[in-house]
Amino acid sequence: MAYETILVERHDRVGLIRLNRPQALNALNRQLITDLNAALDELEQDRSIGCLVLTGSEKAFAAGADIKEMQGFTYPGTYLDDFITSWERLSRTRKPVIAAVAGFALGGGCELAMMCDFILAADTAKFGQPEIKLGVMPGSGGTQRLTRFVGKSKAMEMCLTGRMMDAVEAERSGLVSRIIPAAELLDEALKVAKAIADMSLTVAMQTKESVNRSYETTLAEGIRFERRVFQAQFALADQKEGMAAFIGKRPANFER
Ligand SMILES: CC(C)(O)CC(=O)SCCNC(=O)CCNC(=O)[C@H](O)C(C)(C)COP(=O)(O)OP(=O)(O)OC[C@H]1O[C@@H](n2cnc3c(N)ncnc32)[C@H](O)[C@@H]1OP(=O)(O)O
Repeated sequence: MAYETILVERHDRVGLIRLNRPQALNALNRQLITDLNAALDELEQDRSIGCLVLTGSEKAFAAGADIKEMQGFTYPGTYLDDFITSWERLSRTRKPVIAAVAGFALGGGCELAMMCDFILAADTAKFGQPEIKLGVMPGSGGTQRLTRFVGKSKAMEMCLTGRMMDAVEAERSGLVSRIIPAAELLDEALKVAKAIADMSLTVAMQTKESVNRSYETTLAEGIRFERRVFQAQFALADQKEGMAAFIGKRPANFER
């Protein structure tokens, strides 16, 4: 399917979504979020896809919500339309999603990257929540997710001053999993995504669900959840295949 503001490609069981509003540094307007959500629905329904990659351009992953579109919004309109809720679709994606971030990931751009399962950052990446400079605060999870990633002190400083963090600081703080030279970012993200897509899709999705539980529940509840899912995995053909493949010294061929 063709979209107005994003490009969707399929690479050997990996779904690649590129944000594509270069004239506005991939600023996130209604059309882009509508397109992104439709692409996520499309790729989630496609059983041949085992992992997604979300990326932007060399200069910007996304420079945040479209300020030109938002400027005229009112309080009743924002409250009644609740436009920001539609942004959360990405965080409900059940298949694993990698953010491949080069250049600016600011405001809603940083928030989208944090909704992914992990972030691979180019050495050019810059992260920030500069909303306060516009007279508002982060509205799509920035105050909550950034705090969980980097801790209260750094999140508070970034949200209160709007300062940007470079890739080295982002890696040191736990916001990104790895830094990759910009020219290699997409190839590396697709390689990692393919490795995930080659695993059992059921187990990868359950693993994602279980890791995410750790953010939402107590340790004891989370461990109970993990144990129940782990036990249930012995009912999967993929468990039989994965362990037989190890013992037979051959690659596993998981169900698709
Ligand atoms: C989601 C919420 C609820 O949390 C809210 C938000 O996300 S609010 C938005 C937060 N983001 C920002 O405040 C970043 C705004 N952009 C910038 O500060 C700068 O553009 C920059 C530092 C990212 C890059 O600067 P520079 O290289 O000098 O490029 P520019 O000339 O500024 O930009 C090029 C072009 O893109 C347009 N642009 C950039 N960001 C946005 C945006 N967020 N919304 C709309 N348009 C944006 C910019 O206006 C330029 O366009 P033209 O003026 O040339 O037409």
